[in-house]
Order: sequence, then C-alpha cells, then structure tokens
Amino acid sequence: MESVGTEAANMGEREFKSCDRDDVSHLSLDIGGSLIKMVYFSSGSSSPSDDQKDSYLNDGTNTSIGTSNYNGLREKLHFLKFETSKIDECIKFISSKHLRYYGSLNPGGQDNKNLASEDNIIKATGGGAFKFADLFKEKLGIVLDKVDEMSCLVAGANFLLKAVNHEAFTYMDGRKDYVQINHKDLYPYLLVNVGSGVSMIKVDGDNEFERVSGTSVGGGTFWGLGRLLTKCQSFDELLELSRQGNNRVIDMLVGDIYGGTDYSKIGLTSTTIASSFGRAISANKELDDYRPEDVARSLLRMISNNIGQIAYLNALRFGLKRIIFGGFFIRGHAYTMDTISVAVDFWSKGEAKALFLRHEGFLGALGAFMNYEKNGFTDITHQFMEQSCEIAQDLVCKDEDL
Ligand SMILES: Nc1ncnc2c1ncn2[C@@H]1O[C@H](COP(=O)(O)OP(=O)(O)OP(=O)(O)O)[C@@H](O)[C@H]1O
Ligand SMILES: CC(C)(CO)[C@@H](O)C(=O)NCCC(=O)O
Repeated sequence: MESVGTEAANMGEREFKSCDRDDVSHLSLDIGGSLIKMVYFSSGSSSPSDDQKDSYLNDGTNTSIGTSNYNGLREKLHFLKFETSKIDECIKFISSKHLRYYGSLNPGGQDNKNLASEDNIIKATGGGAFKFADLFKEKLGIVLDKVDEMSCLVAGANFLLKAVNHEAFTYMDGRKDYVQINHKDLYPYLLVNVGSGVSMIKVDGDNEFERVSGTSVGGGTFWGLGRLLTKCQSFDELLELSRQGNNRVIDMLVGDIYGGTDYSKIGLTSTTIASSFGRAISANKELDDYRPEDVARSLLRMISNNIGQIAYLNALRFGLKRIIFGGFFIRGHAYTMDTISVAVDFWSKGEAKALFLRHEGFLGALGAFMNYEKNGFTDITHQFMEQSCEIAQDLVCKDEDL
C-alpha cells in the first residue's frame, strides 16, 4: 500500500528527535481494551521531504491526512493507533510533540492555552480514560477530560455520515458500493461498534441514542483465541492467515450432516455452516493437524457471523433497516465484511443492510475530538475530512483487501 505522510505504531523502534516537535493541537484519545486511537491536528513549516524523514513505520492504519496551507503552515489531521498494552509508546509520542492547544474542563469558560503543565487537559474517551488517568498525569502532567464512550461513538459516526462524502459503503461478494445517505433520512440506525467487545447502539438523533445490546464475543475474542490457536504474532498476521484459509476443513456444513444435500425445507443449503468448528469433534485430529490458515478462517467466520446475527436481531427488535458497523475489528477486511453482510442479508431476507465506514476504528476518538467545539472547530474538521478523503481515499480504508 502507498504511504503518504504516515506515522506508525511501532514507536519502540525509533527515538524521537527534536525535529519531531511539530505544533500539535486538539489532540483526543480513545483508550480501549485493545487499542488506543488518537486524532490530532498538527501544523509546521515542514516540507514534504521533512515529512518523509518524520514518518514512522507504517502498519497501514496510522495515517496523516488532509494537508492544507494556512498562513504558510502545513496543517494536517492525523489518525494514529497504538496497542493499549504498549501505552508507554503513546505517552512517549505525546511527549515528543509540542501541544499548543489544550481543552478546558469548563466548556463555557476561557480556553486554557499554554497553561502550567499540571493544568493541561485533553479530551479522552474509552475505559482507559479512567484506568490510565493517573499515568497521564504522572508522566505528562496531562489531565484527561473524560467524555462518555457511547456518546463519542455516536457523535463520531453521525459526524462522518453527515460530513464526509463516500464514508459509508456496502460490501457484498467482493463489491464495494458507496452509499450517500440523505441527512434528513439518517435516523434511526443501529450502530454496531466491534472493538474488543461489541456495543449495539440505537441512534435516533444527534445526541439521542440508547445502547440496546452488546456481546463479549468480539474483536478481542478473535484476536485472543486466534493467537492461542495459531500462535501468530500480530493481528494483521491472523487476518492474513484467515484470508488464505478454508473454513470447510473445520466447520461442519449442512451437507456434512445431510449427505451432501441441501435442507431446503428450512432454507439451508448444503454449504451453510451447521456448526462452527464442528468437524474438529469427529476427526481424529489434534490442533497441530489443522493448518493455522483454516483455523483462522473458521474463527473469523464464526465471530463475524455471530455479530451479524445479533446485530440483525437487535435491528429487528426496533424495526431498524440500517445497521452500521464500526470498530477496529472490521479493518476494511473483505472476508469480515462479506461475512457480516451475508449474515445480515440472510437473516433479514434482504430487508436490512449492513453498512461499513471508512474511518471505522476512529469513531470514539473523533467523537471526543468533536468536543473541542470552539471557533467553529467542527467546520474546520469537516473541511479537513473532505479534503483528506479526496487526497487519501485509499489510505484510511485500506483498499488493498477490497
Ligand atoms: N493492530 C492491531 N492490534 C490489535 N488488535 C487489532 C489490531 N488491528 C485491529 N485489531 C482488532 O481491533 C479490536 C479492537 O478494536 P477497537 O480499537 O475498536 O476496540 P477497543 O476500543 O480496543 O475495545 P473496547 O471498545 O471494547 O474497549 C481488537 O480486539 C482486534 O480484534
Ligand atoms: C465494555 C465496552 C463498552 C468497552 O468498550 C465494550 O467492550 C463492550 O461493549 N463489551 C461488551 C459487553 C457486553 O455487553 O456484553
């Protein structure tokens, strides 16, 4: 994949130098069970070649996008992620930057610019905003201004759906179709955020929502079980394995039970999975006898199917036709999206649609970012997002899989 002005998670592999100290403003964090997501603006007089020197190893999701020239400065909107277990890298990264705008704990009051370090405040959401509050204070002198996780997810999703062209798309049979949603016809919808765990939120308006369900079988389950079963070292490796695997080796299909025929009376074809991992019970085989690729494939299919099905059932509960999937589990991965789409289509008999988002993993961080409302900041963000989507269409959505 191409890389333009990217910054990556592998912060441990390089030391920060003084030339990294771009002016950074409006930094927000979403600190989840698996990943820390960060959004910020930077400005500097750096030329593109300086940017090249400044770029970190790119893992395909850390991206700086939307460059524009204001007062001779190059401004950019950045999206980064770090593993939560490596929070020190995130802290090191922030300390290497020159934070020139901090938020205020009092939204109606004066902004706290260049305050003494113990008064510096950044917007943060996710469980880690609570868990790591003392660490940020101790290491960086930064107070995390906690913003509710569900309201950030909803604010981030609403913003993207309203402000960014070509943000939402359907994905079926290897085909990606962008969907332009009429703002007046956006609500209600079901937002399914697939992070470590899964939250399902019925969204009825700008700040009107209810978390109607959730499941602990989510991205953490895929990555956790997948790591144990395949011994792979990274999430991307696990996804890549799954891409090469064949789930029929391990899953028990309707045809396995029905002697190769469909069970058409109840609408099941012979190739429908009757029991995920079901073949592993009868075969006289141990884990080592299965290819990690096939294990990864069955696991991804099982979890994606399950999420698609629960999402559909919740949509049915409330009569919702649109189900929007976010969270870093999706990762623009073709097979994940395909499986979820097929599950929603199958169970709803084509009535409900699964939609995916190009900025899928950054809903919470963007929602926290939207809390910096001062001076029409939302409009600036909007402008950047529009530009960036034109400039870097392929960067954030990781189109190599599509
Ligand atoms: N590089 C990666 N490292 C680890 N997990 C990844 C990576 N890329 C994608 N994932 C997947 O994304 C999931 C985390 O997604 P996300 O960041 O949206 O949730 P989270 O905020 O960490 O979790 P929660 O909201 O439940 O606290 C992981 O559990 C894993 O399935
Ligand atoms: C606990 C949160 C909200 C943290 O992001 C998430 O991981 C989640 O929604 N888990 C599923 C919990 C449940 O509803 O069973």
